[in-house]
Amino acid sequence: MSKTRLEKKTPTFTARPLTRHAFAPYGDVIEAGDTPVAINQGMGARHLDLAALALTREGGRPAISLVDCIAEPTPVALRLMERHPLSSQAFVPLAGQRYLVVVAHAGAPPGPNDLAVFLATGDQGINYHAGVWHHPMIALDHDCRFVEVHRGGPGANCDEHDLPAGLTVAVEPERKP
Ligand SMILES: NC(=O)N[C@@H](O)C(=O)O
Ligand code: NI
Repeated sequence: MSKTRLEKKTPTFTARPLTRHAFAPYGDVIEAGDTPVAINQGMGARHLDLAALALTREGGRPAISLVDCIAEPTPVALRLMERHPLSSQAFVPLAGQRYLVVVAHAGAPPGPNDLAVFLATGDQGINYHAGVWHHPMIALDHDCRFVEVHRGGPGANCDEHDLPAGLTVAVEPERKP
């Protein structure tokens, strides 16, 4: 009797919209809220205190960098997950570009079924909490730049975990205004 060869399907993920609530187990979403505080004699407003930063453990210090990212071809081929056990890490897009965020809970190295995939708008930044697994930044549509708020200083603060080959994320084309 011929055996039907079971096709070994590697999952193609689809991203869901990034929201504070959905991302809460992994970190913070840095975006304008509904109740900014007026500043500068009414000529400005502050959306206050949007992310829980942890940057000073074990001799660490806060650092701000600019990160240039090359737009990934779609469907996006996922490569690896990494985590920063000593600190949080935040990224804020500088030119309003959308991007993908792939995360998994802190703890044991993640498998494909542990991944959560989000599509961030250009008005949203993210702050991974310490130890949360995440894919390195995934820029979409065009090369772009992010502000990064992260931990400078001594110590090994980046664990990597390769993902199985063949995991992809389908991305709808960017809607032109
Ligand atoms: N590796 C590195 O500098 N960047 C990553 O940590 C990242 O999250 O993109
Ligand atoms: Ni990182």
